[in-house]
Amino acid sequence: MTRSPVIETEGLTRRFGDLTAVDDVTFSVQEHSIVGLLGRNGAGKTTVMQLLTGQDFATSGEIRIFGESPVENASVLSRLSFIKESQRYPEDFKPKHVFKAAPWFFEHWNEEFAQELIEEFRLPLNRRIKKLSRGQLSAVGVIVGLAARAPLTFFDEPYLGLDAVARQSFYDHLLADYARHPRTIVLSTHLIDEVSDLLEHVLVIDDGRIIIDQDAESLRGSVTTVAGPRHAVERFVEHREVLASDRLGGLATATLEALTPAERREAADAGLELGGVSLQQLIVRRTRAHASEFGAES
Ligand SMILES: Nc1ncnc2c1ncn2[C@@H]1O[C@H](COP(=O)(O)OP(=O)(O)OP(=O)(O)O)[C@@H](O)[C@H]1O
Repeated sequence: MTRSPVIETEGLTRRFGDLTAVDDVTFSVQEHSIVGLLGRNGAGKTTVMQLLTGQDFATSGEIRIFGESPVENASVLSRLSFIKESQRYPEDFKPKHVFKAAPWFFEHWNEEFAQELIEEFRLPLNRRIKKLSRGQLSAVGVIVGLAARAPLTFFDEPYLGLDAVARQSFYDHLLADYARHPRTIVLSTHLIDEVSDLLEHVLVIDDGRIIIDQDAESLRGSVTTVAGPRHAVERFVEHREVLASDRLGGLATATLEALTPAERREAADAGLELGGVSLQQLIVRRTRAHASEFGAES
């Protein structure tokens, strides 16, 4: 099945005075996929989402959402939802008002699903939004984002206030509803391991630049760890590039670029155990490598 791009950017740049928050970014996102927009604090994730949703203006570069510019474009904007923690609501608004208004903005809004989520997140509908706890406020956003079933949904760390149980519930609903109603979902987070199983594609932004743009499966398979007796590990890695290594007493582990089947057999014959690396570890390593390359390690 060929999928068409829902998001396309070319040389996208956003400067705030001297600071280049988004620096010459080119990427595309295919329809019907869940994409992680990952990166450290201040990397540029929110700015990218603001630009893609027409809430901010690029200094230079191109953006096409469903093939068109999102800026003041009602036909594009009606097909997307952008859920962020800093969402402002009118004074005196209660959750029930938010859910009553939602169908006016989202043509695919599903009331039944919204009600199911309201119950699950135990959201008090009649309390003023200003008085909600942080988790309850996050739940309002999460429910809107899911029940809107917008063809293109952005979640900008909307679940920061949710506890672990509620977050898991969000991930479960997201995945189940996505399977029934495929759409394009961009999820920004720093809780990489938590969302790792949801993601089909990974975009990592660092210092305003995209440093990884890869499908999650191939990214996961791009490195291997070998573990075992120290001398055996050292012998195996002797003529190979080691991305990371660790020693504990007589044991050692080393992280290497993905091994070929023959190399995997060689490692097994040498008594070494082969393993993977979590997406989070992998991204942390690549981000560090990128930072030192540009002399900006912190
Ligand atoms: N309106 C603005 N004026 C000046 N600088 C800004 C503005 N908005 C963002 N920035 C700066 O741009 C950079 C990118 O910010 P952005 O909010 O996009 O990062 P982020 O990846 O979403 O971070 P976090 O994970 O901490 O939310 C930061 O250095 C931030 O301070």
